[in-house]
Amino acid sequence: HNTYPYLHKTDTDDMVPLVIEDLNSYGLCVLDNFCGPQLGRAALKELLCIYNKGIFQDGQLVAKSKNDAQSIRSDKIMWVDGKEPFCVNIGTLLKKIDGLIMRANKMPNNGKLGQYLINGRTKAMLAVYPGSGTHYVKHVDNPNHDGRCITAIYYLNIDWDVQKKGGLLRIFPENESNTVADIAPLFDRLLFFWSDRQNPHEVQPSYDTRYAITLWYFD
Ligand SMILES: O=C(O)CNC(=O)c1n[nH]c2ccccc2c1=O
Ligand SMILES: [Fe+2]
Repeated sequence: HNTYPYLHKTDTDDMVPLVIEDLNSYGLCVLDNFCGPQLGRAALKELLCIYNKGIFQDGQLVAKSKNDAQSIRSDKIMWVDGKEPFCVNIGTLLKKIDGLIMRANKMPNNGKLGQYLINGRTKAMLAVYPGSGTHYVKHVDNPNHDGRCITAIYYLNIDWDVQKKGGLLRIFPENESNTVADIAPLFDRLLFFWSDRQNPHEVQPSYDTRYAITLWYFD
C-alpha cells in the first residue's frame, strides 16, 4: 500500500484551506501541532485525571473467551460535553475544533464540504485503549445515514512510536482500492474524515495505553 501525502504541519495559522483541500482530495485531513503542547498537555492531564477516577465505562466486549468468566474488553470510553468543571482545557480544545469545522463549512467554494450544513455535533467521546493488544475491528462509523458526516479525532499520545506500540489507525478509502491512509495517534494531532461508507477504518492492536478524543459532526 502506498500512503497519502496529506500530512500537514500546521505552522500556518489558517488551517481552513488545508481542511477543505484534503477532505475534498482524500476524504480525510491530518493536522499536526493543532493546539500546541501547552493546551494539549493540559487536556491530557484532565483526561488522565478522569480515567484514574475509574469512571470510564468498561471496554467494549470484543471476544468471549472459552469460560464466560473472562471476556476480552477493548477501548474504554466516557462521554463529556466539555463544560464540566474537570474539563476546562478539554472544553477549550473542543471549541477550537468546532471553530475550525464551522469556518470550513461556511467557506465559499468548499467543494463536498458545501454539500453539508453542519448544525451540531455529539458530545466528546474520551477513548482509552488500555494496551495489551486492544484494538478496534474494521468498521464504518456511520454506515446507515444516522446524520453524522465528519469524524474528528484528537490524539494525546506523547512519544508514541507505532513500531513499538502499534495503535495505528488505518483508513481504507472506498474509491482508492490499493491505497490506505495510515495515521499514527501522535500527540496534538487532529484528524478529520468523512464518517460514512467512504472511510472504513480499523485501530490496529495497541501495546501501550492510547488516548483519543472523538467528536462526530451532524448535518
Ligand atoms: O482511535 C482511533 O484512531 C479510531 N477510533 C475509531 O475508529 C473508533 N470508532 N468508533 C468507536 C465507537 C465506540 C468506541 C470507540 C470507537 C473508536 O475508537
Ligand atoms: Fe471509527
